[in-house]
Amino acid sequence: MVGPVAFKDVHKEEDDRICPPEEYADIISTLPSFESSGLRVRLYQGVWLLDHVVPGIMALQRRHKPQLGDVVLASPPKSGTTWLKALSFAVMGRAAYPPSDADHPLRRLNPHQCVPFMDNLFSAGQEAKLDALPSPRLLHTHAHHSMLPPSIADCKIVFVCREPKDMLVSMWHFVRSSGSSDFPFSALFELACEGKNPYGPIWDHLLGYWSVSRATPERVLFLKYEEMLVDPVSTVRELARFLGVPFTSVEEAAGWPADIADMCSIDALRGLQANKTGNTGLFFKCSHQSFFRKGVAGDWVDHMTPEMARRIDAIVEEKLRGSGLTFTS
Ligand SMILES: Nc1ncnc2c1ncn2[C@@H]1O[C@H](COP(=O)(O)OS(=O)(=O)O)[C@@H](OP(=O)(O)O)[C@H]1O
Repeated sequence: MVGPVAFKDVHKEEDDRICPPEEYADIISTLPSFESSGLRVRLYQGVWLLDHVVPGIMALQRRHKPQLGDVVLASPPKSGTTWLKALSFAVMGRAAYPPSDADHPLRRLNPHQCVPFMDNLFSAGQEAKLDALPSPRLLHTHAHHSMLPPSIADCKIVFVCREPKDMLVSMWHFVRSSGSSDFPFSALFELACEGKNPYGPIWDHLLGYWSVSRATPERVLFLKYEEMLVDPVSTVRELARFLGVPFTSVEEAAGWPADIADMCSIDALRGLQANKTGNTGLFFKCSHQSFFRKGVAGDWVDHMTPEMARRIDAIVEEKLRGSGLTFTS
């Protein structure tokens, strides 16, 4: 059994802001960029990133210091990150924090405080906080696999993704709740069709982790949000097996896989004070509610016309063709 994992509140209230380091400003200013409804997006290493994200990824690539046993969670934004953070934290930390523990960190901290978002910490010049975390560390990135430094690419990685239409809808709600209330969904949709949404192209993000998981399944566990929704308890067991800490017969008999799934359900998390107010641990202002909005599959029907759905489905299908990766919606 592994020891307690990183759960410290590595973020303090006064850190709840973005302060990008100046050191890459010269390089960043030369990157192709465009602005859409007030959002500036730049092309870095083939990936379209929001302006403030670029320095964090660059610093991560240059300065990340690996530790033996690091586990990295990876995801496109709005694809189940928060859920995966909670589940992985609960699974890896269960020796120190049994799921029944009334004082469990996940009952008093936001999942983003339990599992730090590396890109943001680097962006804020606060990566030293990563060194202070207890081992084995549980870390998160939104970077494409192609951008990861070898120090991360060699870790065990758990990647979660989501049916692209639902991911876009969730992203749009998030962008709006973060202050861009006049950002039309159609603008994000058009960007996504061109591969220019934040962290796009979506298909490159997916295929990067997909191909490594197919080649080396012991290194990358590839999860789909929709499959997690259907059977969260199996996901908990799969995570435990992949992370090298399968549930013992005693833990199974005690019902721990189901208890962990229940503790990390959207209803359980949404109801907690830590997930309603206070620090999200993410260095930017955003509504807590947007992390625990609906949590369902198929919400795109309320935001896209059938024609829009057919269009983006066709693009994604064409890009994923031959890979073996498919989505049903
Ligand atoms: N526990 C749990 N179970 C199921 N679904 C959940 C859970 N927690 C968060 N969510 C839903 O995930 C969406 C947010 O995505 P992310 O967590 O990836 O956002 S972020 O990238 O960390 O900002 C967002 O989806 P939408 O409701 O469609 O917007 C959340 O509701």
